[in-house]
Amino acid sequence: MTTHGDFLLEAEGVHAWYGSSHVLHGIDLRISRGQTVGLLGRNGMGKSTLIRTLLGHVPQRDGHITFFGHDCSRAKPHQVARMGVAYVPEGRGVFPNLTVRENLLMAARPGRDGRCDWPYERVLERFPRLTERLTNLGNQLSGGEQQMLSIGRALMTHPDLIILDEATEGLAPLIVTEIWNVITDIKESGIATLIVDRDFRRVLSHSDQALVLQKGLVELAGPAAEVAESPDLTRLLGV
Ligand SMILES: Nc1ncnc2c1ncn2[C@@H]1O[C@H](COP(=O)(O)OP(=O)(O)OP(=O)(O)O)[C@@H](O)[C@H]1O
Repeated sequence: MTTHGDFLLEAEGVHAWYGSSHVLHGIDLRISRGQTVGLLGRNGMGKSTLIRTLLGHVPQRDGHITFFGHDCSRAKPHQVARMGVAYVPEGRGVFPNLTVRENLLMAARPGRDGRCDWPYERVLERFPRLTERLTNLGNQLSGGEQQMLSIGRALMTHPDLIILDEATEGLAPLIVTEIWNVITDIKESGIATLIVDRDFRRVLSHSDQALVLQKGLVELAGPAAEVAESPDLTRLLGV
């Protein structure tokens, strides 16, 4: 596989299985530095599996995956994380028995090139609600606060790429809007994002590139504005 220096992530011919169930059938995906990529598709089409495969969480996989030109096709999740990839999982992944402060501080580490542009103070400034809740435990937070904390934790690892899987799921409209504002800020600070969200219009309006999965294959891909205009989009999303 040829690697091009400007790509942060290159995935080519990615397959994944759960036992005998073949879920991804050869997916290609490239993400450049600072780019926002939207990943769309109906329920069960393989979005979370693709993310989990890229992150090294699905052991039965095949294909080529590189981060910054380093082969991560067989990498373990902690090795992928060290490449500068942060994951905000569906269900949020905050530590329920640690305080907000502890959750944030234990995530903190400088970026791959020593970058430290999202220190604790800046994260608290961006999420004032967390500042008010610093001594509360993770499990005492509302869903929206947990989501902010999860994104705050991701920022404190100074990643080059943040992967957000259903970050707005089940949250009130005002909080959802706030999360999208945060996503805009993340993009403006030069961090690439891969976003899965049910609100395909918002995904497309926030993304540079988009791809739509259908049964573990990429059925539609390109600049988000073109994907948004595609006559196939509503059929593929079942809307
Ligand atoms: N841990 C697992 N074990 C077995 N099969 C799984 C597992 N996780 C997902 N699947 C199956 O893999 C297929 C793809 O699921 P996946 O969760 O990747 O889809 P998705 O596009 O993210 O959909 P959703 O929005 O519902 O999460 C589905 O048929 C699902 O039932």
